[in-house]
Amino acid sequence: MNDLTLPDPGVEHVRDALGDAGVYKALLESTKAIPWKIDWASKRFAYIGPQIEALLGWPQGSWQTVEDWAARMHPEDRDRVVGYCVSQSQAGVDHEADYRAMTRDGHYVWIRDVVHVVRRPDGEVDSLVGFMFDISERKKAEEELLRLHRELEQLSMTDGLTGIANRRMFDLRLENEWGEARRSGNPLSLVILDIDRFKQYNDAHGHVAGDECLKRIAGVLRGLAQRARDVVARFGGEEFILLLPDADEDAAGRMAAACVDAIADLRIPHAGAGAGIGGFVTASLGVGTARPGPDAAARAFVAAVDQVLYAAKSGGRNRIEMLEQG
Ligand SMILES: Nc1nc2c(ncn2[C@@H]2O[C@H](COP(=O)(O)OP(=O)(O)OP(=O)(O)O)[C@@H](O)[C@H]2O)c(=O)[nH]1
Repeated sequence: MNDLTLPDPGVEHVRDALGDAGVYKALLESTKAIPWKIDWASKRFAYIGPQIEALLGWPQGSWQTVEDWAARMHPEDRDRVVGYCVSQSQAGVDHEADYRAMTRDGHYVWIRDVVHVVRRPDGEVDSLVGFMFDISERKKAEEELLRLHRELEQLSMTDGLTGIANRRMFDLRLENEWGEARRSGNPLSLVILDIDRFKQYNDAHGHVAGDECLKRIAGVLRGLAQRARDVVARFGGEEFILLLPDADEDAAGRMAAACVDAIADLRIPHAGAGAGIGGFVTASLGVGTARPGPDAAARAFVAAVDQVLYAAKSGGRNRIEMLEQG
């Protein structure tokens, strides 16, 4: 048997029940989605569900033409949405668009308009029919998700204890500035700073005081490196790094000296063994300036400045060592 069409008793049953157009109308007007129809030739609303008034405040009868629809759209969305919907409709393509519709009292509601293009038998567009959905709640959830995402991104770039940039952020910014220095030929400097005898500080004052000391030092360093592209990062436990774009040897040396002075001004007592002069917290610093050529690697430069810091430590601490130019 070739004819696989089966009789469907259910269809007749449904037609009987909904035979009256009024039933369809009642159904359409009881949904949360708002139905509408626009006559394409005149660009006038042939119909819009009365629910529109509850949602936006504009009475059903005030929706006369597509101009009313466009005028009640957020100005930032208007050109994009109207342009898109007109071009899709002209091409006879079903489509949907999200936009902010203005309420009668001047607020905005996020709407998703889902549009079906009805064509005549000759293929010409006859009308548009669609539903408007209130998607404010969904948009609010999306925006909240975006905010959380940004916050997470921020957290993943920040040192949890001190609030300054972390190593990851430093690495990204260094890569960026290294490329910039290579292009521009401008110098780029680093200051690496390591607190002296910090193990003994913790031993003498406790870990909580140690944390507080790190926070205070991070605070003064951040206050010193103020130019827009400067980066102050926590490089390791008690090690900080300053990335100073467009700073030559003199500028970097002055910055390092300012760091030493600012830490001395904090006058944080250090009761541990081997503490610096006067029994206050001090630091050792390595400073370097690079003018990167085409083959120079940022990583090697950081390692070289770290070596200079090591020399400052082995030279007695509480001092600044500068990288030799070569
Ligand atoms: N309180 C506190 N201590 C930390 C933190 N991170 C690292 N440290 C401590 O910093 C100390 C670093 O010790 P070392 O690397 O031996 O260096 P140092 O004692 O500062 O000695 P020098 O650098 O040679 O002067 C260790 O005792 C770590 O426990 C932190 O977040 N909080």
